[in-house]
Amino acid sequence: MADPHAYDLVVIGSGPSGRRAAIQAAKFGRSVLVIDRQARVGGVSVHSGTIPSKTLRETVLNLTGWRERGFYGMAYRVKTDIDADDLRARLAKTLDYEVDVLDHQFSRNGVAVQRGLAHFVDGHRIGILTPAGDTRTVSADKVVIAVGTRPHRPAHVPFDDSIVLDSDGIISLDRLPRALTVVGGGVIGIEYATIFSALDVRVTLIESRDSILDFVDREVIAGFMHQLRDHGMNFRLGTRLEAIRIESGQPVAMLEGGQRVRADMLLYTGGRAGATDQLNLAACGLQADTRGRLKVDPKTFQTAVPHIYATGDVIGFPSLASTSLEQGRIAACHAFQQHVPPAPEFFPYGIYSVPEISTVGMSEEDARARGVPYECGIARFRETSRGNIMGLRGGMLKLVIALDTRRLLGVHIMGEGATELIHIGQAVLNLGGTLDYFLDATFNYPTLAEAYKVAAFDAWNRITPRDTCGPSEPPPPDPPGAAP
Ligand SMILES: Cc1cc2nc3c(=O)[nH]c(=O)nc-3n(C[C@H](O)[C@H](O)[C@H](O)COP(=O)(O)OP(=O)(O)OC[C@H]3O[C@@H](n4cnc5c(N)ncnc54)[C@H](O)[C@@H]3O)c2cc1C
Ligand SMILES: NC(=O)c1ccc[n+]([C@@H]2O[C@H](COP(=O)([O-])OP(=O)(O)OC[C@H]3O[C@@H](n4cnc5c(N)ncnc54)[C@H](O)[C@@H]3O)[C@@H](O)[C@H]2O)c1
Repeated sequence: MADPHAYDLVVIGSGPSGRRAAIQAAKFGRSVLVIDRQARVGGVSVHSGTIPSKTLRETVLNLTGWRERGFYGMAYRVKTDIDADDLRARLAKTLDYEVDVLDHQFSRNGVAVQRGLAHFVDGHRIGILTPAGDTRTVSADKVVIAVGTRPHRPAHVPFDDSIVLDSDGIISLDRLPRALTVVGGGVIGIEYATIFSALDVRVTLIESRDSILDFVDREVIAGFMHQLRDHGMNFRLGTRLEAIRIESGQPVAMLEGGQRVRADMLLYTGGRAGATDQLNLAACGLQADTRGRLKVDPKTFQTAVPHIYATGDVIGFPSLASTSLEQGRIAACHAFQQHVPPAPEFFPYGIYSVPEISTVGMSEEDARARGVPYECGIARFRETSRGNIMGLRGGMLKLVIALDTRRLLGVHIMGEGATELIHIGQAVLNLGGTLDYFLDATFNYPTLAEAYKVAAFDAWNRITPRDTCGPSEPPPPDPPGAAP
């Protein structure tokens, strides 16, 4: 009789990359076991990362009436006195539903799930310490390590999950602060800082670099920071957090140079580390780097041990749920000798701050650094009828275009709907499209997507000599009553 503990694939971790690898392998008819130490499947993505933070954001935007303030003024609120219970109520419902969908996906695809902490016994055997305290061992032909990351908790930060928290703690707050210090201007820090600022919490953001979100076009970031400052957010850039003191029950951030920042709560988002420390990697011949991450072949996601793959945040950049899903699929396809087309060259980044930002392809700075002759076109959302109807005052879309070929090089959007709108640019970019696509295409009207056309005309006007007749000069409309 076949060994009931032997699987074609064992996946450690049920986050986006593990889940996708497991289901893809099951679709190939393989026997698959997913192991996760958490009580419920879904990983960091569902329980402490992507989904909770986006749910909190949506709740805050709805309850504060943020999207309507362009018309009704900054004092407008859908609900006065928003408290932590208001935020938590929607969170629990959303997460339950996500877990339910995943459980169903696993069961209908025949993927077995075992709760417990996994560790390698050798290259093909994995021990599982179950919540009951037993250890069982399973064996696998192939293994996917999809264990993700956890917040980096430096020793000098006195975390107490009450007034000094990391991004795991912030989602289960039992009260809202009046003032919040956020340490770290990466994506997590910026998202939470702006979400709390939208709640009218007084936020100070501390970042050791001179700027935030370095991978985003600088003009977009300048507009973004202007909006945040205008709403009262305070930035302390180019300065490191050295220590945190608790004074009268409040965290005081001590910065290099002697500055002090006092608040009711402090959120530390100074990076994350791979969750590989309990895997006993030495038993399978692997070693993680100093931040717990594993090295892989970027095309196949194989580690140095060819039948062991690693996917998702544990391999580092770009550390997105979106890219993790694809990595899991590619690893499963490679492991079971199925063809995988190469990944498209460009993938988008969505930053769910308030306002949101999304970007794909080259920024203006990238084009300049690579010596590519380029021109830009910019549209403000308020220039579109839809933006006007929605009462949008901020928001912009920027195209970066190659001067010699008119090829689209990059799209950068800040404002309402940015993370959805970016996919138009992504498609044109990956299909090798040019400025002319936007000039010639007909867009629904009124939409924010029209901003692509406005930005394209702006670029065309800059590129084209003044005496050329072209798309910036549409024919005059027919007079009323003219014959068709
Ligand atoms: C606050 C926050 C917001 C984010 N927002 C976004 C966003 O908006 N968009 C986006 O694309 N990405 C976002 N991300 C990133 C996204 O969550 C990650 O890229 C994604 O979750 C990584 O997936 P993964 O497959 O590596 O697994 P993870 O989701 O990291 O899950 C790993 C799982 O492995 C389990 N595990 C670990 N060790 C073991 C072990 N030894 N045995 C058994 N199980 C183990 C863990 O319990 C966990 O369930 C966000 C992240 C954070 C923290
Ligand atoms: N919308 C999204 O796609 C999304 C959202 C959240 C997180 N994520 C992913 O999660 C990952 C982790 O994000 P993160 O923001 O925790 O990490 P990060 O490494 O991107 O940013 C950490 C920031 O903290 C700063 N910092 C560290 N120590 C400091 C100190 N002592 N004083 C002042 N500043 C300090 C660093 O300079 C850095 O800018 C990212 O790679 C990101 O891709 C993605």
